Amino acid sequence: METLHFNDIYKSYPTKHGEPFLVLDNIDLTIHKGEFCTLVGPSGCGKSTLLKLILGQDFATSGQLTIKSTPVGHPDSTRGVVYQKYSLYPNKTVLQNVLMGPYFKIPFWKKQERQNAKDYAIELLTKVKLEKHLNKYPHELSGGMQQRVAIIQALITQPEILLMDEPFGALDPGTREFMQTLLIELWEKYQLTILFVTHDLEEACFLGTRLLVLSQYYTDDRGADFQRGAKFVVDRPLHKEPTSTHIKETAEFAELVESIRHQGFNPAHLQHVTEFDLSHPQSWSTLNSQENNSSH
Ligand SMILES: Nc1ncnc2c1ncn2[C@@H]1O[C@H](COP(=O)(O)OP(=O)(O)OP(=O)(O)O)[C@@H](O)[C@H]1O
Repeated sequence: METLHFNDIYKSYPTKHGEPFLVLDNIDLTIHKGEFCTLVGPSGCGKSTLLKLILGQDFATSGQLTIKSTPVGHPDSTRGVVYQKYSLYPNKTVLQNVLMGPYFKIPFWKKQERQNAKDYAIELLTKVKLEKHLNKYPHELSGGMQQRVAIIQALITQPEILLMDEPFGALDPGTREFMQTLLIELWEKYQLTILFVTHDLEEACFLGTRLLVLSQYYTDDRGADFQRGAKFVVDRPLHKEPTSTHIKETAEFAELVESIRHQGFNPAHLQHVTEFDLSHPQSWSTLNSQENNSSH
């Protein structure tokens, strides 16, 4: 089932010098329910801009962006988000932080509904091993524990898509690996749809079922002096069975990470858009070639 759909999305920002600055250049993307998409790309390519459009914090210059066929509007519970830091309210306990979203929607006199939300919050917090810390404040928790609360805070409203912007970027390597396996467990158990931004190619290749590289470093048929924004230059399936972190130590995994390192990350080496790995069955190139074949 289609969850998120970008159709011919362009995003540019105004500049003081008149010419708008093009960031996202004709983005087409469909994400289906249950996909775990990891998104990487060179600094400044527009990853945060893309997330802001999905969240409804900013709007596309042109094109259509829909969630379950409904145009994206202002931020609401259809999208959950986890940032690297500062997702939690410092003066609220773990449980209070998680219940802020549900309690905002359930009036205080609907006691049974509030109780159900509380039970569900405790169930989720138990799943991430925080049942003994429900009444602690964020400053009493480690970085990994805080991020577990932030994930549950985003999950409790059962969003259509969970957006994660470098959520493990500030964690030490051991905690990071623990959080990676925990996230895969949550994704499987709750059949989540995730779009996960990271700067870490190893993390991207390990976590996802689908890898996306957004990049401004490519050429196409528009000529040398054409102003280009970023496109998805890589869109490929990832097979991450088994989910054990030992897979990261295999030669195949190292090869995969190494091959991605060359795709769209080097401004001195510009490939044509058609030379990249766009082998995912839902990538725009695959869909275009299917359309062309069926029209012959
Ligand atoms: N509000 C804005 N006004 C003007 N330009 C902006 C605005 N927001 C972002 N930009 C520019 O758009 C481009 C993309 O920025 P964005 O933050 O989306 O990139 P990013 O891929 O998330 O970068 P990083 O990996 O470094 O976090 C950058 O050149 C940035 O300077």
